[in-house]
Amino acid sequence: MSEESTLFILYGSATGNAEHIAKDLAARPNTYFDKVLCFELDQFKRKCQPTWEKETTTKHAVLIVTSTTGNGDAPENASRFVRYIKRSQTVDEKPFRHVAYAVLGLGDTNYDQFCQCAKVIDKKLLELGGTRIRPLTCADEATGLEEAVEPWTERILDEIAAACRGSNCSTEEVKEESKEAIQEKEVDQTLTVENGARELKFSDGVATVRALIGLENRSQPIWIPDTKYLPSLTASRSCELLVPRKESTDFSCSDSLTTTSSGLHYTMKHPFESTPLKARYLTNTSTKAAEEATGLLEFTEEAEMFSDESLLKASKVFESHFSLSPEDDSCTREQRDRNGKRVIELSLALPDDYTLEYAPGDSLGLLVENTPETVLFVIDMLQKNHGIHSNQQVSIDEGRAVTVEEVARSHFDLCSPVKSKRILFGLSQFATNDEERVALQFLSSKTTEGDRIFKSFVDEQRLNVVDLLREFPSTQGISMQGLFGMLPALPPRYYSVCSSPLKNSTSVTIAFSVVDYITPSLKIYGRERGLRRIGGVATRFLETVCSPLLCSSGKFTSNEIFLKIFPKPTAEFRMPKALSTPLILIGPGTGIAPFMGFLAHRRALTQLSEDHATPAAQTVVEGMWRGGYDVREKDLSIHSTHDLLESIPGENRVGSVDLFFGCRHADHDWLYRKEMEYLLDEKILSALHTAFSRDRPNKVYVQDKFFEGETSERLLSLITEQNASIYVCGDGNAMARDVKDAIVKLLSQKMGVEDASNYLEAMKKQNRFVLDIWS
Ligand SMILES: Cc1cc2nc3c(=O)[nH]c(=O)nc-3n(C[C@H](O)[C@H](O)[C@H](O)COP(=O)(O)O)c2cc1C
Repeated sequence: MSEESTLFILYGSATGNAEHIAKDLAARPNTYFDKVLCFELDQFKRKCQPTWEKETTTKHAVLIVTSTTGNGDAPENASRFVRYIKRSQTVDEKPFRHVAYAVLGLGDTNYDQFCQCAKVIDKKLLELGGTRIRPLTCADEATGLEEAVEPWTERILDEIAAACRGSNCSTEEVKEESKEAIQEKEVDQTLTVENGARELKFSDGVATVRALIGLENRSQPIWIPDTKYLPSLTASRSCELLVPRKESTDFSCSDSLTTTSSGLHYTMKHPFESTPLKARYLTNTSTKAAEEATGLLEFTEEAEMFSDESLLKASKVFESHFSLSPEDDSCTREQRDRNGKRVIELSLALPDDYTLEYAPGDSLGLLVENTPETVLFVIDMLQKNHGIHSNQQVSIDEGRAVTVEEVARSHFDLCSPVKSKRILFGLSQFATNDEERVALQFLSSKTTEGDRIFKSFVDEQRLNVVDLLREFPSTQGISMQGLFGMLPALPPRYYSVCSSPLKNSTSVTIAFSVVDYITPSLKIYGRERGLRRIGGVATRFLETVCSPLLCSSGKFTSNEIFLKIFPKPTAEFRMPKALSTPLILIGPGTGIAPFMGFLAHRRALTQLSEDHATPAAQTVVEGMWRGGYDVREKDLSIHSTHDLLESIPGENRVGSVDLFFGCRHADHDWLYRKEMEYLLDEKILSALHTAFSRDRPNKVYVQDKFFEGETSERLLSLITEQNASIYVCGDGNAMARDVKDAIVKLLSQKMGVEDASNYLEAMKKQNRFVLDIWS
């Protein structure tokens, strides 16, 4: 073995895929080369040539991974190299005459010039005297890069080693040597780890992984997973730093609304900036925390929002008032149960010109931001390690310029628990500490142990990417492209609408549970690493910013804060067109939300039916949908006037409504109790069936109520004789399955079990059995 043998891995990459693959390859264990250098193709002259000029007798090893961009062009960081190899004087020099090489091209067959850059390099290097050790390999993004990349990276190190060593050494022999060398490396690592002082340097993440593996002896190294068990890396989106002087207008696209035949529409890309008008707890929850939080919120004119610092402080107030920790003796289990169950009803302003339409059953989309804590961490990290400032401009996927702060705040998901092992593997590529790199690779490996430890440490403890950066601090030097390129976009949140546009045309109301819980215990060396308090990014934020409304302090007026919203219509979860259709509504917990919208709508329609002959009703029927007089029939994209007319029946033709509602404790989480009782009085609701699961020793759920007293007989008649429609909404597939089984059981009182199942299936097809379930 040559003492100075060096493997050069060069890459040309526009959005990071080739770079990741090259760096991943460089990090693999190899048995032959003493040194592996990995850099951009454009650095070739500076980094390869001086070495090659000194050593003219040895064969130099070069592996090239390059993508193609533009229209068959070389990536920016490979363009100088491509120009150099194309020059006629370079051909005369034959600079690759002592070089063994192989090229891996990344491309996409949707482009005409598939892998053009790799093809040029592969061909030119041969003309320039190089020894091609393997024909060009092209990976196609259209079918999945890994198909070609994985076999190539699996074998190429052995092949290039064999080529440099000479033809007398077979690949098999190299592989054998490989194993020995890996063992040697592991012994080396053992020796370094044996040093007691080193043990103290384990980061929290490494210590946890080691403890969960069961490595009691500090000299035992973490087992290095075979590369075949590791995920492959592909950047999902690019994020390029722009030259500072570029103005955002250079890139900006029009922010105008989308126009359709039925008028203007707000969408995820073009949301409406709404102001919260009213908020209240639907649960029996104290407003003391909201009062205290209100005192802490400070509005900043510049951001048109409360300051990050004040939001952070205010959000902590909720944590201290609503204890969830089982270790907190001041709270009983039942109190914690209630603290963790807070449901808020929030009304938001709609545009004055009626351009945001919705119907009961629809959802409202809300654009959220990452928590101030995670945003500030990432901004600080990029500044410290790369000198990147929060107001510098970047372009995502070559789109319009946005600031680094905006990107960290609202473009990529920093807060969701990490589900993808790709992210752990991505971080491992940036770890400068060996133990951290191996621990992260171990966590990301698709092995039984890797899966087990990932589940208990990352998944159950709900670690997000910022948590991981803290657990494995040597990864904090990660590049901005490296970090953002592997993160998913921040998804909008959707909430069922619980109001009717017929009742109130200027606002829309949603109801949601505040996500707030504690992770399971995880004891490591006697230290509690679990019991982490996790708050929903959107719902905890909404609870905090709406504090002044929750406690009706009056301090907070409209126009002060904006929430970006857009409608998400549903095709299926619609009320039947005819008012005469009886309804059976089953909505435990916040599953009740859309049904409050249905009931408000039904009430408005019933009133219209009573006043049908009056001029006011005529106005409604002729076009007033949201209550405004300036909306014409053509503007009504969701429901036409014709639908509305159909909904208004003649006398005595309003169908019955049976509502099934369930919760844990009647005194705490019976949402909309007063409203339900009022609707019963008004005969909009024909029957109310409630199930409180934790008020009695025996748990009772909504489906149990089907079989109480005369209910089963009533339901059977409604379903099989009066053509009733059944709607189920709520949290959890188990609930939906149990309700479905109970309906089949109910129907089988009248027909065989098989016929009952078929009957329900037929109802589903006719849109008479409709589900809206989330988990
Ligand atoms: C703007 C753009 C232009 C591209 N042009 C080509 C092309 O001409 N030929 C090709 O084979 N692939 C083309 N691709 C596909 C890329 O080569 C492929 O996505 C590759 O995985 C990117 O690797 P990188 O992240 O290392 O740049 C193009 C991709 C983009 C985004």
